[in-house]
Amino acid sequence: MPVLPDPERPIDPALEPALARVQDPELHRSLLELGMIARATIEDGRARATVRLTIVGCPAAQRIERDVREALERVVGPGLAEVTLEVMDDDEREALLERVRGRRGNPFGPGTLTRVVAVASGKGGVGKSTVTASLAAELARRGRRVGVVDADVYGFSIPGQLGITTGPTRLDEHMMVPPVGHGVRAISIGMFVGADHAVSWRGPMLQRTLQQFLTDVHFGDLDVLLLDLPPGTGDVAITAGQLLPDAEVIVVTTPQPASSTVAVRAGLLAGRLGQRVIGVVENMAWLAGPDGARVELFGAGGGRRAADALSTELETPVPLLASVPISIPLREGADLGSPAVLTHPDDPAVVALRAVADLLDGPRGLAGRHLPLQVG
Ligand SMILES: Nc1ncnc2c1ncn2[C@@H]1O[C@H](COP(=O)(O)OP(=O)(O)OP(=O)(O)O)[C@@H](O)[C@H]1O
Repeated sequence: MPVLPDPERPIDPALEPALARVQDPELHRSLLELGMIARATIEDGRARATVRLTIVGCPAAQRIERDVREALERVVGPGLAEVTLEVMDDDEREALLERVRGRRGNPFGPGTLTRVVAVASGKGGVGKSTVTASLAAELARRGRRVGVVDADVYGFSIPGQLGITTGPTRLDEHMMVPPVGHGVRAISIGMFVGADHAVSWRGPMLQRTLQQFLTDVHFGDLDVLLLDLPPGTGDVAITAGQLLPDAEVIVVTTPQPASSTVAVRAGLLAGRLGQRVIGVVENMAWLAGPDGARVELFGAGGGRRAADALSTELETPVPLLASVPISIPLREGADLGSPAVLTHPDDPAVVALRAVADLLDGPRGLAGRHLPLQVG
């Protein structure tokens, strides 16, 4: 005799653990938690589930259908699961948005459990975005949940470097879900103005945009959030310091004095805003000649000089984390949207960047955190 689903418990408890692991690929939350599984039953050894999607023509429909079917099959066996897709009515959709909005506000502010790392430089073109995209792709490759906020308004290149060609998906007039490239959830001003449009926004607008990126973009739970700052010590860096006081900062420079001197200024600003400068990355440190000898195209010593100056000024050790050589695979990967950390594991530049990723891969220390301590 067929077993009718209990209206109070339309999800068979035997299927619940498997279904709990299926996530919405855009919202990064369990379908169960989001209320998207309307029912899931086992009758005569066959599993049947009804999934309610948020919108008609949901781009993730096929994937959701497959993921749910595979989850059910793990319980009842291959070929014994059936998934029906339906679309939510307005009330259900509103309820889902409420659940997602439940975590509104800036989830990366004081006390955040996400490791927030801002990548700064004194001047443009030193490879700050390349370092950010490489670290993000490497950490995602290791299975970390990684987000990137591309706040480099004048030189946004994160989407291109991560091979992202689409914009965010809008959930309602406020909330949006970031697109994903190589496992990295990324949002960029470039997604709103188009690659050919120059951005000539003034301070307050930039400030609002960064704030919105942090509050209105649903990243889901993240292990690491990387922030690609514009070069220099402008409004965005100051806003980032205010909105992300727990952020750690990596300063990128080339070996040239012209780059390292201004890099120090960017690091000092971060320090003054209460962020912790965790180290310097020297990029384009040398070019390997045909005989393997190092050609120091941009001179030498900028990374060490910046690290030493920051250590002195901030009165805390700021190490030189890595010297990254000039690398054709790194440059090509950035141009093609296929980061070299994923394709050229033995490239010396990739090896150097992996060492920086090691440092970010793990629970952040409490040092430098703004702890809600009360004295007295
Ligand atoms: N180690 C490297 N070897 C070869 N090319 C590199 C290296 N690092 C960066 N590049 C290339 O240099 C150019 C500038 O890099 P990138 O856009 O990352 O700099 P940036 O500091 O973020 O600049 P901006 O702030 O102006 O956007 C890019 O074309 C990038 O591919």
